[in-house]
Amino acid sequence: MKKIGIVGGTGYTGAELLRLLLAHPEAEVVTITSRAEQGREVAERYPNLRGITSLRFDSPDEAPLIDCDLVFFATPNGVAMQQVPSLLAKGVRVIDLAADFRLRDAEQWAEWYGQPHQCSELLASAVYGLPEINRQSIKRAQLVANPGCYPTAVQLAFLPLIKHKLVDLQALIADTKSGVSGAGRSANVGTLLCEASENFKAYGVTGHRHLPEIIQGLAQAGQVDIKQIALTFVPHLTPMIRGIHATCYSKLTVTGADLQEMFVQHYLNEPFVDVMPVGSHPETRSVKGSNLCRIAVHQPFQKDTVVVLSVIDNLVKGAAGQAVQNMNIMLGFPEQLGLQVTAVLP
Ligand SMILES: NC(=O)C1=CN([C@@H]2O[C@H](COP(=O)(O)OP(=O)(O)OC[C@H]3O[C@@H](n4cnc5c(N)ncnc54)[C@H](OP(=O)(O)O)[C@@H]3O)[C@@H](O)[C@H]2O)C=CC1
Ligand SMILES: CC(=O)N[C@@H](CCC(=O)OP(=O)(O)O)C(=O)O
Repeated sequence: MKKIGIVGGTGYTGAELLRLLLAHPEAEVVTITSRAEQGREVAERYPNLRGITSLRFDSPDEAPLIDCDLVFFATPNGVAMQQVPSLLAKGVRVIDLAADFRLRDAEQWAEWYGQPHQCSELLASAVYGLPEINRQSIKRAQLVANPGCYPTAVQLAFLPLIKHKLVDLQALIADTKSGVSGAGRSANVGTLLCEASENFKAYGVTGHRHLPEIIQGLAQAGQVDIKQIALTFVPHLTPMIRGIHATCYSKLTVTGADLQEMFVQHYLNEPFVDVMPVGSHPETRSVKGSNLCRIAVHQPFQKDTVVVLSVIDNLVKGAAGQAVQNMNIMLGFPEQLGLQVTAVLP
């Protein structure tokens, strides 16, 4: 059994991590933190865990994090970077679900996240935790930056097209929709029932912080400079609790390619990417609670526009599930261990 710590256990991603890890046969959660709820029983906060765990929330300052083999940070941006250097120095491996270590450029990070980076020296060795592109580096990593939810759905949609150099990198569009749990559990007017239900809106059109993250990943996949990628990324808030739907468009630069076969081959050995049959329209509910990304590729009227539909559960493949997938890879467990959860319908 490996000893696991979770910092930020009262948020949606922390709770989802705990749900998955309590069912994991090789991981034992030895500490889970909350400043607001320290001392309180976890099962009191999360009634679905009653009878399954006797853990209580620890204060992040007193939690035995240095006794852990691996610690997850499920905290707001800017928190993990204050504690990660000392944990790494003690040999504790870390997976950060926030964005602290996702961008390689500290100046760019400061610009998008509105605060200076406090340990920019770690950015070069942090591994971006999208297993479908970085599996080998994740195995050896001490510090993994778990991708954002939109970046996961969008990169998995564009990756095969970009790796095979089939599309115009200057004409990428990602039209994305997220459920409200993507905004976290903290009180916020925009996520109140009366504001978010029976409503649908775009936000961040002139620049969302996931834009540089997606561009960085796509540039790596295409082995090009980030300046060669032009992406229009428009997120929307949609009145559901979980789920991301990304509709990704580009212009084909070649004719006659069998896109369906290319996607199938590209993801053939990926346990958590399901390429659906020709003509499919993946639904967010088909991945709810599971670590899957379901993808369908379309070429309407066989013209030069390609449309890729990609769905994930923002809290699972978009956060906690992907983090457990990364943990499995880092600790040498089978990648699907503890993650063979089927989506819940309806
Ligand atoms: N929600 C989603 O779909 C996704 C979220 N993420 C990222 O994952 C991270 C967590 O998200 P989410 O669970 O939604 O966030 P929440 O806002 O729901 O939860 C944040 C958690 O962090 C704790 N926390 C806050 N400040 C501190 C601090 N200074 N020190 C220690 N603990 C702190 C909070 O508990 P307390 O205040 O009691 O200590 C709480 O448990 C964020 O960075 C988010 O951007 C990534 C992908 C998807
Ligand atoms: C619906 C909603 O508000 N979603 C969040 C994205 C959640 C996420 O993945 O954010 P991090 O990059 O911070 O980890 C947003 O747009 O800010």
